Amino acid sequence: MTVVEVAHLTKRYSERVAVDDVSFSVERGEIFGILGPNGAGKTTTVECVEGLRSPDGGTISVLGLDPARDTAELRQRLGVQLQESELPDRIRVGEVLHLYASFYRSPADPDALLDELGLAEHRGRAYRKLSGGQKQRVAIALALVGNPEVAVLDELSTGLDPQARRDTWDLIERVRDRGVTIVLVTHFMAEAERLCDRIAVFDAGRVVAVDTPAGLVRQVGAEQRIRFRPSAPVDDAVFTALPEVRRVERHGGRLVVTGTGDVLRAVTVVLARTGVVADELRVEQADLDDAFVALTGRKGR
Ligand SMILES: Nc1ncnc2c1ncn2[C@@H]1O[C@H](COP(=O)(O)OP(=O)(O)OP(=O)(O)O)[C@@H](O)[C@H]1O
Repeated sequence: MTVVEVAHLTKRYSERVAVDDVSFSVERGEIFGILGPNGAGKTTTVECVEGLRSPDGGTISVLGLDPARDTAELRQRLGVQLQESELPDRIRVGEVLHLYASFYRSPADPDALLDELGLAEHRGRAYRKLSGGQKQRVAIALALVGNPEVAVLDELSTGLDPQARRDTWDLIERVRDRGVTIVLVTHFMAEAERLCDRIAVFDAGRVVAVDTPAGLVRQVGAEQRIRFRPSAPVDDAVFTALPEVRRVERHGGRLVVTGTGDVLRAVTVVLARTGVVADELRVEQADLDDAFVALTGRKGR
């Protein structure tokens, strides 16, 4: 079931076209990534989805609602990650959760949510005294306190250290496992690859591809390199005859077979058939980073 449908969205800031004919849909229960470099139009797009900006063209439907018209109803059902600056300085963690819970028709239990997000021990602490990772968890808690069906999280892990980032990722997976559909805006490849079921790759205001992380890698035909030391002499032709293989190189006693698609499987099958064992086998897998560079011509982060 589709919960967010964006069709031909266009948004301009005076003469600048920030979002140019963007279309994608988000299915219930998935983590949907919006990935792209700075200025690609990601935030503008999700602000239109949240009803914070009105589109200049195209249509948006969120849970069957029009964000520009049904804003009050949407507030109740769509969770939005707030920017830090929007919280009063001295407010305590428990207070802010209870305050925000009071804005909703059927909120989550704030204390249970604090427990679940590992914030229970910080309930009485002033928000501004929390670490970056703890503040991020509060922001996620606030996005969830209304018991939303869909949550939009923008730049989830910016500024977090690697451990806090991984903790946040675990947390997002638990939220998804509770049945919340998540739209995740990010420019971190590793985050998108780890978390997202599907990704819309944005570049210069346009969607250049929508697919699973593995599908994006396949779409660009990104290459994989398989390195190994054959246990017995083997001809290059054994590999070059495979449709998946693009080239074969030799470095001393090692072979490097480069190819696309399921090249690893093709090579291992042919090795098994010839009775050769691949010692010291290493596979350099193309990843989302390679796909991103191929799709946008830019280096990812
Ligand atoms: N309020 C605004 N007024 C004018 N131009 C804007 C405004 N907000 C964004 N822009 C411009 O619109 C384009 C898209 O910006 P947007 O913030 O949507 O991109 P983004 O992909 O979210 O980037 P980032 O990752 O840097 O947040 C950029 O060129 C940006 O400079």
